[in-house]
Amino acid sequence: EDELAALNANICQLNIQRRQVLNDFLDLKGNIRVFCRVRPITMGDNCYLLRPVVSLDSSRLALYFAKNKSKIYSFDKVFHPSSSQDEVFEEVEPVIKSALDGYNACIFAYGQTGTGKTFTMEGTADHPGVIPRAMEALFKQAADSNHPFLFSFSMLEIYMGYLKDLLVPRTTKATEHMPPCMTRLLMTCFDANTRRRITNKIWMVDLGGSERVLKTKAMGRRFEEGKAINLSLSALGDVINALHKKNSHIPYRNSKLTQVLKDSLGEDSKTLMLVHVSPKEEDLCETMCSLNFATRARSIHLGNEESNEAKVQREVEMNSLQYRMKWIEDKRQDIRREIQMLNEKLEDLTGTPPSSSKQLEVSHLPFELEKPQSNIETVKKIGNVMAALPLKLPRFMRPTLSSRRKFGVDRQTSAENDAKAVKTRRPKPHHAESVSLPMNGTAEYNSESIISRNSCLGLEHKCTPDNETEGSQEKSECDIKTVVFPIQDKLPRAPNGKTVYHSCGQTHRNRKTNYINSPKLINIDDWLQSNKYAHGTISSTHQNKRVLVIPHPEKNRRGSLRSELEELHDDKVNAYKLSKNKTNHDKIKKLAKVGAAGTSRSEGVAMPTLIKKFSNEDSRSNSSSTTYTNNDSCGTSTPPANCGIYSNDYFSVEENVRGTSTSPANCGGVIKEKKDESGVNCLQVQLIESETKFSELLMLNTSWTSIHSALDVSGGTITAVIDSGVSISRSEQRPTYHEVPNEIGNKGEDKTMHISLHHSGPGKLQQRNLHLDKANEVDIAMPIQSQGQSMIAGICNLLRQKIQTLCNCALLGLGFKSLGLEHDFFYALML
Ligand SMILES: Nc1ncnc2c1ncn2[C@@H]1O[C@H](COP(=O)(O)OP(=O)(O)OP(=O)(O)O)[C@@H](O)[C@H]1O
Repeated sequence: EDELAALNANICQLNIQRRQVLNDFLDLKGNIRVFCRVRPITMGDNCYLLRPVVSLDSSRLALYFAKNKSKIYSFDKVFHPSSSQDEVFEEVEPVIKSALDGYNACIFAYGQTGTGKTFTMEGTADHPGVIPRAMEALFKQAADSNHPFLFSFSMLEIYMGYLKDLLVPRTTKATEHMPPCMTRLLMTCFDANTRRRITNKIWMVDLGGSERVLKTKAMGRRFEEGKAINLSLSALGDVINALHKKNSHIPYRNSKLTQVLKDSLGEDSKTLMLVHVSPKEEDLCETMCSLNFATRARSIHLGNEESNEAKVQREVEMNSLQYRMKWIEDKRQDIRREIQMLNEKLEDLTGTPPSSSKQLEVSHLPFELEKPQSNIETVKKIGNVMAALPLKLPRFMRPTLSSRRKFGVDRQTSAENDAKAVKTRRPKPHHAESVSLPMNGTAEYNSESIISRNSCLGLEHKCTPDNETEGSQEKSECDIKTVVFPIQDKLPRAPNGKTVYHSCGQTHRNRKTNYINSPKLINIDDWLQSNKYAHGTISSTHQNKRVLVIPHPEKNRRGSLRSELEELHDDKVNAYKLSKNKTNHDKIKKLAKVGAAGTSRSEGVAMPTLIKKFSNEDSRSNSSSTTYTNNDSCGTSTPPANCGIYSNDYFSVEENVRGTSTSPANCGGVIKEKKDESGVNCLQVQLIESETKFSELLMLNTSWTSIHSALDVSGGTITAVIDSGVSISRSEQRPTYHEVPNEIGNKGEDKTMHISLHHSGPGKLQQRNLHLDKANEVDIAMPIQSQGQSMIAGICNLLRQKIQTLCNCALLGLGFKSLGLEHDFFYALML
């Protein structure tokens, strides 16, 4: 798993590098690049005529006008007639891929009618063009990433200055000129962690026949159509020109085409123009016009013609970048293979398929620049994506257009809350392998494309230029739906082998179903029990979290502390059960009286209440006690015959902090017989107290000859007084062994032990006196039991209060509702 994580981190780094290199490469190539493609001679063409258009090499094209008259055009790339679709796409691909790296891209096909624009952009079944290949490449790249994507697809046509949605079926009139056809691929990538949504788009535009209107001798409507197309092209040229000159005003609004392409034509966009020319002599004038237009666009990018030296230098750099890109690509492939192998290995070892997160590769997106995502986070993220979609939010809670633009994030308020709510019903991510676009007027169609119809205004909609441009485009961004979540989990396949697609609605429904089908109802008793067990002793003793454990000095303190805690917890549970059977109030009182009657020799023993099994004593009374410090090892003497009273005895503690109020802390503890490492019986005292300032560890040897006190106190002194005024003390952190006189040990038959612990810390003096009374053994267990009960009672009480509050809120809401307020109002109120 570590190796997997390292490989993923590697891939993340490589992706960052790849993006950087690609960007540098495109910068060198220029943000506006112009390619030229010459259509091959077809059967219908007069091939006996002299061909006026000849591609000289990969970047130059010669145009022959007449005998000895020619003109040479230079472009970034010239595709000669025999160039394949593969070759074309190879050059286009970097621009397409830059869209997944956070750039908008725009690919124009320009040229006279019949020169092969549609062939290049769409292609045929046998020779797919740029659009299908681009989609395939993008889907593949998205599937390789660990970010979910939403792909939206739309096709528009600009007819006589109006936008027309080509995905909306309508009766179309035959037109002389093919108007610009614009295909938009919109990619939204979600990063649920940062709640960021990055959207990039690629416009692939078939600009339509650019032939001169005069040549077609068109009249009336046809003339207008041709004119509109040429105006669009002219406006496009103006925009590119203004962008190049960095004018303060860019004339986007001069045509619908430039208005629509506004955010894909600019500094952070990659623009590619594919100019198409015919090889026929009769089209010479048109060819020249097209080439001149393309040259104009290219000259904008290049500015002054660069020197040969600069050109060579640029090409060298580009080659090196290309080499580097190839290296990165190969390396990525290698790492992905390694990841695959490791996953298989892991599967073999664990017997379970590795989680999808481990198979995922870090994507190519700019998110990585900020923070490479961990695999676990990735899985969470995928689940959060659907939550991030503003599916059912009231309108007023959705992020506004300006806020989305300004921050590039969804608003943190309502959307986040909604996301949190949906998180618990995380949907299974879906994978779609291609785009399903319903093309008829069915209900499904309406759900998928309704906004497309609203936003992309056809001729039927008499709309103003304002509302049919930016706003409508933004609107359509949200709502044209073609969903591809390129996650590892594939969609189920139908028996016929076809992928089963889910519409967004279905996904949402599925999500709901999942939620309903997996209720997480917890029995409150179970919860209380599990909570009690989960937190062990500490939680079951309420907030009394101090634990005093007295380990052997050579023992590993941490390990033993944990095991002691577990044992203590078990003991307490047993005690709780035991006392549940035994206890009644009268008996407790009786036993308490017995204890008071004389089993204790210490004044603090005769306590009327259970909680006073250990009494306070004035710390000053102990201040004169003898202090023993001896580094003798424990357990050297024989234990007294009767020391079984200390086995699993329970007691409670009162604590007195000098100078503060002396309200007893409702604490518990346990004394147990244990064997130390040398096999000697030891007495272990564990205290659970409310104080958390320091913990004390004390082990009493059952021989009563020595006491080891390993005190985890920073500074200060702790003095333990056992029985009749014999005290031991320990200061600093070094374990010290205290010898206790034998006569104390001889009192082993006594049923009372009295231990006083005094802690004089840097700031204050604390005293703690412990009394153990064997006679009241059962009673001594009670405080622990009552604590447990009181905790449960407390939690129940808290729950009851919460439920009451909820009921009150509901009643209040119903009251408001009867006033006729809107649903949205309550939503906001709840928030
Ligand atoms: N490079 C090419 N290789 C093979 N056939 C081509 C090529 N370019 C174009 N063609 C063929 O030429 C014909 C006209 O091409 P296409 O329809 O793509 O032109 P167009 O510029 O899109 O025309 P219009 O502007 O009218 O849409 C088609 O039959 C197409 O198959």
